[in-house]
Amino acid sequence: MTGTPGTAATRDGEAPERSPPCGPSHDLTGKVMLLGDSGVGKTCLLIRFRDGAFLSGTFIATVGIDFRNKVVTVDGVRVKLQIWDTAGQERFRSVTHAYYRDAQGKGLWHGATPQPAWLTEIHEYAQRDVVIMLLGNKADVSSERVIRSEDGEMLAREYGVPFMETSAKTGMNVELAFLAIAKELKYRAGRQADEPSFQIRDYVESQKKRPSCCSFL
Ligand SMILES: Nc1nc2c(ncn2[C@@H]2O[C@H](COP(=O)(O)OP(=O)(O)OP(=O)(O)O)[C@@H](O)[C@H]2O)c(=O)[nH]1
Repeated sequence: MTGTPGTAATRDGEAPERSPPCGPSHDLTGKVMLLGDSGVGKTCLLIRFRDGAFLSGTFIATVGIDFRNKVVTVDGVRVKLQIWDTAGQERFRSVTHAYYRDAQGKGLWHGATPQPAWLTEIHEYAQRDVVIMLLGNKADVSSERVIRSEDGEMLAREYGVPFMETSAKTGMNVELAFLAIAKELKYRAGRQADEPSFQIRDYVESQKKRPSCCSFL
């Protein structure tokens, strides 16, 4: 998937940023960034979530940064996720850093050994209260699933962030990853008096599926 560095306002096929006559299409907006090494599957995860499809075949690295919107409904609230897909290649790092500050949610998509370097970068460039989630992608391929569950769990515990294994190919946990961030953003945006507190790590733990559950897909 190719991208256009720095363009955020218009894209083919994206709804314009204006309310339809019957009212706004969403109640709140959150910006989410996908970070991780080149080739771990960030673009594929976004396409799986947004369009329900898997991009197989030739790998085309993202150039700079690209974005897609999707509105999800969590607990009756429509949350528009503006999801930024960043290039994993080192040479685009200065372009992507410029976008860190604006994002409320960050997904770290790993298909490689867990790299605390990405977490360090987030702490350096992002908002202090950013929501972070650590993901081990390509859970459908045991040989390519380089991030071992235990390593991912350990790193996630160390940084106090949720961890789960995903597969853009089978769709395993993809919806859950984005919905969990949407839920957290909705919770932060305005908690009702009678609403129980929301803990994203507990939520992810209670909902996530293990790779073994997809062995027949
Ligand atoms: N088997 C399998 N292959 C995947 C999965 N996700 C991505 N791939 C493959 O991995 C390759 C890289 O995927 P991309 O989504 O383009 O990777 P990326 O992280 O966006 O890479 P950059 O744009 O360079 O940062 C592609 O050939 C995909 O088909 C997955 O969950 N399972």
